[in-house]
Formats: sequence, C-alpha cells, structure tokens
Amino acid sequence: MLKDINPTKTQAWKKLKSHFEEVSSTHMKDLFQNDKARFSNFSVLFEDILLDYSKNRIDKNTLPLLVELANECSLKDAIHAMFNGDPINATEKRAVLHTALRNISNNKVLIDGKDVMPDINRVLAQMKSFSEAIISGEWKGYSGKTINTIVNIGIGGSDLGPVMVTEALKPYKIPHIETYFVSNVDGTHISEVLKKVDAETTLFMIASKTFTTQETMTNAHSARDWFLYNGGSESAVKNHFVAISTNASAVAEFGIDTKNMFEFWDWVGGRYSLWSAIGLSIACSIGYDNFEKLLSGAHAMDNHFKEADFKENLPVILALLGVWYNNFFGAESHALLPYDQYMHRFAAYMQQGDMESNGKYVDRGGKKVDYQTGPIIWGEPGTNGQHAFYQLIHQGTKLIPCDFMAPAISHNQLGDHHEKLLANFFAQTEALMNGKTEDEVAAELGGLSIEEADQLKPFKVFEGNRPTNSILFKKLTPETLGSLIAMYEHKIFVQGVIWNIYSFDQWGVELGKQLAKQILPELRSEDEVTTHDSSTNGLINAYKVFRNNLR
Ligand SMILES: O=P(O)(O)OC[C@H]1O[C@](O)(CO)[C@@H](O)[C@@H]1O
Repeated sequence: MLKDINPTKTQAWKKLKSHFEEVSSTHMKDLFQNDKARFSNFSVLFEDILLDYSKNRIDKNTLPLLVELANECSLKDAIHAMFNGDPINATEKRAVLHTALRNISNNKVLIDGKDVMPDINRVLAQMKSFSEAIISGEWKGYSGKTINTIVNIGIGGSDLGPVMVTEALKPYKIPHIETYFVSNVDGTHISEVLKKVDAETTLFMIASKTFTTQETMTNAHSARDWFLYNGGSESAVKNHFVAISTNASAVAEFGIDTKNMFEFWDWVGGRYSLWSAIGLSIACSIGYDNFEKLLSGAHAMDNHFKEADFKENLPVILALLGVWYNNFFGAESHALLPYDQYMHRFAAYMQQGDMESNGKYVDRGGKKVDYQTGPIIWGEPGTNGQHAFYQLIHQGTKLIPCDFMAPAISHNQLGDHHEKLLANFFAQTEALMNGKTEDEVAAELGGLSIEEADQLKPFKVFEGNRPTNSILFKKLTPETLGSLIAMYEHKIFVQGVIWNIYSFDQWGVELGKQLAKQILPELRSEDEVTTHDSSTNGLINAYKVFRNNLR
C-alpha cells in the first residue's frame, strides 16, 4: 500500500515555499551568466538520450529540496511497491505491473506469491508466432489470400499507444502490411476505414481490456456485419477476427474463438498496455523483433528508474520539475513538443497517460486535496506548433513549461531539412529562456523615429524566463521510443506519489458513460424528454426535432 502523506505538510514543502520566494524573480539569463557550467550541472545522459534541464527556473538548491520532498513522500518505497507487484492501485485492489510486460531479463515478478513471467512469456510467444504468420503470409483469409491489412478496433489505452507507436516507428514498417485504427463510436470513423479495405485480406483485432466498452463493441459488431455482408461467413470469422482482452467469456460471446484471443491481465492499466497483447498491431506492423526492441528500451528505462540516484534519474527529475511549476509557480499546463513528424501522436498519447492518471482531486486518504494535481498535457510537433500557439508561450500571460524533444539523426536525410528543424528547436528554447530586452529591441528599431520606436517597443519585448526541458536523442529507434515512453510513464507515477493520489484508477470517466447509457433509449423514443435539467432536456428534444424534420 502507498502511504497517505499530504505533500504540503512536509518539511520539504515549507522549505520549497521559501526557496520559491528567493528564486521566482531570478531570471534564467542571470543563472546562466553566473554559472558557466550550468549545462553540465543540469543535464543527464541516459544511453542515447540527453536530458538538458538547465533552462529551468532552478538554482543549485532547488533539485535537492525537491528530492527531499520525494523522500518525505516515500518515493523509494513506492517505486519498490510498484515493481514488487503490491496492490498499489488500491481502489481497484490491483497490482500495477506494466513493467513486468517488458521485463526481458525475466526475473521473477510475484503477485500473491505467483510468478507472472510464465504467462507473460506465453502470450509474447503467441504474439510472435501470430505476427510472423501474418507477415509471412502463412495466415490466410477465408478465400485463401494472405492478409495485407490490419484494422485495430479499440479506444483509449487500447488504441492510443498502438497508433502512436506505429506512427512513430513508420520507418520500420513492414511494407506489405497496412494498419488502420478505429476508435470513435462516430460511424464515420469505421465507415471511412472500411471503404479502403478488402474483406478477403483484412484482419480485425478487437482490442479491449474489458470487452464491454460501448465504442469498441459497437465498432466490432459493425465490422463483423460488414465482413459477413462482403463475402465472409460465420465460419470464416475465425480467420479474420482476433481478440485482445482480459475477458475470455465476453470474447467467446462475441463469436471469436478463444484460441484467437490474446490475453492480458487486470494488473495492466489500459493506458499502460501497449507493452501487452494490446501491442499486437504494433508487432504486425513493424515485426516482432522491433516490438521486442521497444520492450527492451522500456526495460532499460525501468532499471534506470529503479536504480539511479534521484538527482540523476530522468523520470524523477522531470516529475520534480513538473511539481515545481505546477505547485509553486501555479502553471496549469505542460506542453510536449516533439521535433519529429513521426512523433505526431506523442502528445495525444501522453494526454491519456498523464491526465487519466493524475487528474484526481481526492487524495489517498479519501479527502479532497487543497493543492493542484495533474496538469493539462498538450502539444503538437514542431515546427507546426511554432506557427500556431508559440506566440502565447512566448508572450502570453500563462507560464507553460515545455518539453522539447528531437532526434539528432533523421530517418529522412533530405537536403538540409533536419538541420533547419533542429535549428528551430534550439532557437526556440534559447528564445524562451533569454527573451529580448528593451535595449535589444531599441537597437533593432534604430531606423525609426524615437516616437515610433517607443510606441513599438513594448510589443517587441520578450520577458523570457520561460522554462523548457530539452530531450535530445540519437535516433528514433524502437529502443529509444520504448525508453522515452517508459520515462514519461514513470514521471507520471512519481508525480502521483507526491500528490498523494491514486494514479492507476480512472473513476472519473464512469459518470459520463453511465449517463450515456440512460440517454440512449431516450433518443430512440419519440416522447418528449423531461427527466434531466432544462439544458439536457432542451438539447435532446431539439435533436429529435432536427432528426424528425429530416425523415
Ligand atoms: O480497453 P477497454 O476496456 O475497452 O477500455 C478502453 C479505455 O476506456 C477507459 O477505461 C476509460 O476511458 C480507459 O482507461 C481505457 O483505456
């Protein structure tokens, strides 16, 4: 069990509050001026990943104080409890063992005295032989043709991870396998995908931990109807539908032979599940060997997280800096800005990872917190973001800490594109840190009259002092991506420990789901609806008027 410790009542929190008073008005420019070794003092190298956190509003005392906070919040014990398979997801009475899924060193991992590794290895072997059979063409569709299209049907954690990874690792894609993802219950999503695929050569993966999720089950039924309508038969469903789930009876009820089911377990959280059988679409898309490399990269980060001193520990440093801005500077959001087009779904993926984990206002003692917990996570790839929302990051009224990330080597060495991309990355973090003073602006406006220059000056000044982390890695390989994802997963975990919340449940998504189930029959009836508040009644009844006018 994780302890119930209010972080704001710790000694370290008090010290951090007074430290904040000293540091908050200091400009990072001066910190760089006064410490020529600031880059080496505030950067860490882990394998091919460099984290430079020197462009943060911290001095040499900040991280040690934040580490004191982590210690007072029993972070070491919490890390041990997670890796040890303790039921740290207390509200669901479950262990949290996504780290076991990528435990390629194969040490025993026990839950209630039972080693989970044999089951994990069994499913990995099943994924290996299945993905190899798809890729080699050994697995045939009902008409004897080989499979060249995968459609993964899932939502949330059963979609976002595989989408993000297959996009990020496109350079490793098996050329003759196309992969599509359907998540939204909006019929447009599946309709548009089905227009592109052929029933004879398509394999549907129904990915759902619970196998009860409305969106996924609706899409799965539509896919099966479409398959039967387009030449498939009931007996051929087994060649074209596989399930990835923890719920064997629901899979059988849907009509998928449980021989074609890839199992995972309740100790794998949906948003932490891409390492499990949920990653089957990844294995088919980039090949099992590359999927294994993704796991090994994550495993290396797990070991680093477990073993490295907190002051040298990438996930811990990122988490503590996030706490610093969230709870002392009052920052409300955090931007993830990959300078790599292949990572264009990275922020969307991490949005679920972070916001579903740490978007909680009740602490581990069941009381409402009186401090801020998880930030809003958002972002887009650079340089697109620069031409959209960076204005606000540079000159807006909000403090937005950002993580910039980029590979040193591009998979597409096209002319000087990559140099230009990286020049933008480095320039942005420098500009956000330094800003531009009145004097610098005045020097630029030399050609104007004094009056004109004075009028324009305030608009062209940049305060700077806007914090960024820079994460520079050698190349976006499966190993590196695995490490980066695991780094952020552990960052989220550390923050949840400090904020004294349960990061591995998601009760907040239930209420809307329940209400939607109540409203659905009301939409189907022709009666006027009066059971809700006036806005909800009004909207439902207006919908019916629009709908009926079209009939
Ligand atoms: O895999 P399932 O059970 O269909 O759930 C999908 C998603 O729904 C949620 O439970 C809530 O949105 C997520 O945590 C999960 O990733």
